Amino acid sequence: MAIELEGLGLSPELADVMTRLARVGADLARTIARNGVEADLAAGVGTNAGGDGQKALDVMADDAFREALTGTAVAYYASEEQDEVVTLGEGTLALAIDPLDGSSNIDVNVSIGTIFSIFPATDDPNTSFLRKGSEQLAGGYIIYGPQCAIVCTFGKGVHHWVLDLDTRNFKRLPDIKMLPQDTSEYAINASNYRHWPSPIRAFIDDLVAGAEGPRGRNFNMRWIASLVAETHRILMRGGVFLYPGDERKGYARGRLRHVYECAPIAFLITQVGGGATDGCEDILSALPDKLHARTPFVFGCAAKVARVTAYHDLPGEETSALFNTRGLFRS
Ligand SMILES: O=P(O)(O)OC[C@H]1O[C@](O)(COP(=O)(O)O)[C@@H](O)[C@@H]1O
Ligand SMILES: [Mg+2]
Ligand SMILES: [Mg+2]
Repeated sequence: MAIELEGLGLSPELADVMTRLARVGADLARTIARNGVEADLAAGVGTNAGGDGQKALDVMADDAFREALTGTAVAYYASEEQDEVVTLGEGTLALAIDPLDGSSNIDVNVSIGTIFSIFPATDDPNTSFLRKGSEQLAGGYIIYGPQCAIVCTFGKGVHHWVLDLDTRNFKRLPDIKMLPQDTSEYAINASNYRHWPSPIRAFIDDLVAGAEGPRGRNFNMRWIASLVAETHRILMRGGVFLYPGDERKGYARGRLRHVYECAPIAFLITQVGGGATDGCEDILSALPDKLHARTPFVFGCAAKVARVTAYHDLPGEETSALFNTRGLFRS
């Protein structure tokens, strides 16, 4: 046993896949904890399909998951680190993965993770993944932080396990509760402010204006630059996350990948009453046009996500106005 799955009603195939993900996760947690002892896991080793630089740990994690899933029910393996879908065998499942999320944090000892999404396989490798996120069988992540934990949904709530380092077993904790509705934290990489579209700027301006602004209260900001870590915080205590499209070259659709980053996170968040959009439209209803497609991403507390959408519906003169002349959204 590597992870406690009793009572979840998983098919033997899915339970086997979860067990293998958990085993690799436990191995990676140990490898990460030993970074620098034998090897530098943040060393640059190449460039992936999306043009991002690959670190040693990106490649190591991809190899470990792909090997562990070969010969299982996973027929198709789609990874951030592989140009094309890899056919592993003849199984009934298709698994998309960001083997190592938050790579820029490997060398600074900050939480990083793995994100995974499981669909029923179709008879074509690509169409197995180019579909609505609402068709996922499972979506989740492994977080390598002060604790290593797995958080996953199979469509009936969000389950949570923590790695017991003594037994190397993921012990199941109580399911994650509904997201708190009224929290004051937001997460965005504010260094890109000047590149954002005006609705995002207006939304953030009104948060930054705090008690003196139209919202009439103070907010707090976090940016870890690890999507998994931001998701874990939001699941634990609420808030909202934004990675919008912006005007930098190559960032028209933001930075995050639809299939193996945003869709599984959206599946988790909506299971606890939260919202997940591209700023306007639901992520789980959207169809990615290619495996490595990017999408703007806004998720968290449903009311806050809806408010971001509402800013997109405002007339341009409202979102371009200074907050103290903007008439709407005073609370
Ligand atoms: O450095 P930026 O632009 O703030 O981007 C941070 C985002 O990029 C990511 O690191 C992208 O994921 P990878 O590390 O898997 O490429 C997210 O985890 C994070 O939310
Ligand atoms: Mg990532
Ligand atoms: Mg990655």
